[in-house]
Amino acid sequence: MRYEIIGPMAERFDEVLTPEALEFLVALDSEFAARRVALLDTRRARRDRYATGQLPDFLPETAAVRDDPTWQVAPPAPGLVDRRVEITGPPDRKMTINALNSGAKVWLADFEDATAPTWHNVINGQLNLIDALDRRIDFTDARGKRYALGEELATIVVRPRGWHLVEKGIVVDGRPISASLVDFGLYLFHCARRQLDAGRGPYFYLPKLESHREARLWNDIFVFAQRYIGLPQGTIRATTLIETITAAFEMEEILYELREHSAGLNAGRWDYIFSVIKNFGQWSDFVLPDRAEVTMTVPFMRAYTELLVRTCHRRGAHAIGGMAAFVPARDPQVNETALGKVRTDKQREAGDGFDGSWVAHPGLVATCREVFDGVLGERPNQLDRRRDEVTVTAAELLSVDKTPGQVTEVGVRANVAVALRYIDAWLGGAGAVALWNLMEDAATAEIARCQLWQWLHHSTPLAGGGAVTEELVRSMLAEELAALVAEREAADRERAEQAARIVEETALGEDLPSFFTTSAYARHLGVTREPALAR
Ligand SMILES: CC(=O)SCCNC(=O)CCNC(=O)[C@H](O)C(C)(C)COP(=O)(O)OP(=O)(O)OC[C@H]1O[C@@H](n2cnc3c(N)ncnc32)[C@H](O)[C@@H]1OP(=O)(O)O
Ligand SMILES: O=CC(=O)O
Ligand SMILES: [Mg+2]
Repeated sequence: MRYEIIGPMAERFDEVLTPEALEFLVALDSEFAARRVALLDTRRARRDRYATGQLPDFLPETAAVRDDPTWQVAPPAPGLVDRRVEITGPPDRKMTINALNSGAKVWLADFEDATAPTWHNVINGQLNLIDALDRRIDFTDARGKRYALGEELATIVVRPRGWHLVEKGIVVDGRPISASLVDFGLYLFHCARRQLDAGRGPYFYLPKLESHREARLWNDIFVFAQRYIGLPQGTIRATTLIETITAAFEMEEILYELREHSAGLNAGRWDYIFSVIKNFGQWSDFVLPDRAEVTMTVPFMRAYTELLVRTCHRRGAHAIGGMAAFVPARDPQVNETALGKVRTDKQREAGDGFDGSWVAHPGLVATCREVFDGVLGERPNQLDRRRDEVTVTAAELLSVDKTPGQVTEVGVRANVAVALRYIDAWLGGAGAVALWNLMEDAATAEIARCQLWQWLHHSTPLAGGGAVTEELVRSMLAEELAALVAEREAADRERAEQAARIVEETALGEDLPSFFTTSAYARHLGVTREPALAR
């Protein structure tokens, strides 16, 4: 097989893109690329079936796995026993240091929702991970502020990009390679031994899975990769995000497929909401109210998290909570409200049996820790807390029509503004931004543009009278674009206009595209050079 590096070779990229690491990526690609493509076809077919009115259910063919009470996942690995606070964020140099020093037990180094997958971000992220493990990442910024690793550091868990994405910077036999394999493979190749030497291991978060067959693919990749690199089987550990409605019906099966490598499940609430709209958005009983009303206590979200904790603890697996989107604000009053909301969210999770939860910002670590300390005390987790009394039916997982709330003009405008400003930031290379004191990332932006599509598709009535119409959304988009452009230097205006066109294409069209990121990446996050290395 022939590979080419299409992305430009910036300073020190050769330390990541070594011939041996690239051989490993080619080996992964040759073994698994076809299975990935087949699973993506299965995703499309499943969505087509839902478009005809079929709904998901627990799978009859895997009932034996669910009914067998005897199997358990592997015991927690070193560095993953106590996960009461996990901070997430992109692996840029400064944030890597800040996250590792934050006091959180785990840092989710994110190539998915929080990273705009520019070639620079992808390869620099890998370099930063290597440098962090070698303790040579310290630097001083342009203002003279010094960043240095402290003594006690969070355990690193890497989240590769999802199966839907490719990496244009590396092509194999003329095709762009799977982005998941690039992020997983480069990190494993360079950092597995470094992690083991430090007394931890190569750990991953698996995003956006839609079925247990996708988990099986990951498990087979782990087995292959451990053999290739010479690591004992079971060294890799992976926490799977349950962040699609279809995966919610296969939680047991996902744990089972990965059981030797599993480190539990996480409730990825934002992509979960996105997935519900994407799969069932054309049905009127699945129309959701304003995004702010879709809280974790509405019936369909509650059913999902209850089932997740029950499933995990029955199998000895960690259940990790999700992301409250509030980030600290400079205004003390706004900040107090945000911290209060995060506290309430974490209290619900800790009370329900979750073993830990996510925060988006170092300023939230203490709040999350205090809440979980209050419930866990000296115990590292609450795996012993079985939730066998919980029963969740398929109808409850799908009870979207029981979500209270309305669609308001304020909610429509918020989605227009968030989709526009997030996509604009993403095109500029930032995968997570704070907008109006909320953390916005790829998952929340997907909700924003899908809700617009859904409301338009159903001409949804507005709380104050009238309905969501194309004219209304277009006029809001024009106003929000004008406001954004007015803040801009001339050079950046074109980017804002590009973002507006992406909103139009992905929210205002006849069909609802599966992800805005796939086509936007293909067209706009350019790899700008001709092949740089070839063999
Ligand atoms: C749906 C999901 O998947 S959730 C998971 C994916 N999303 C994420 O991971 C988002 C993570 N969070 C972030 O990226 C950031 O918090 C943002 C973009 C939302 C806000 O960042 P900023 O605008 O820099 O916030 P702010 O100015 O308050 O930051 C203060 C300091 O904290 C640091 N910081 C903020 N968030 C983080 C983080 N998640 N990790 C590490 N450091 C962070 C900033 O770098 C800054 O450092 P400095 O004082 O040394 O300059
Ligand atoms: O990845 C997390 C989510 O909420 O989406
Ligand atoms: Mg997500």
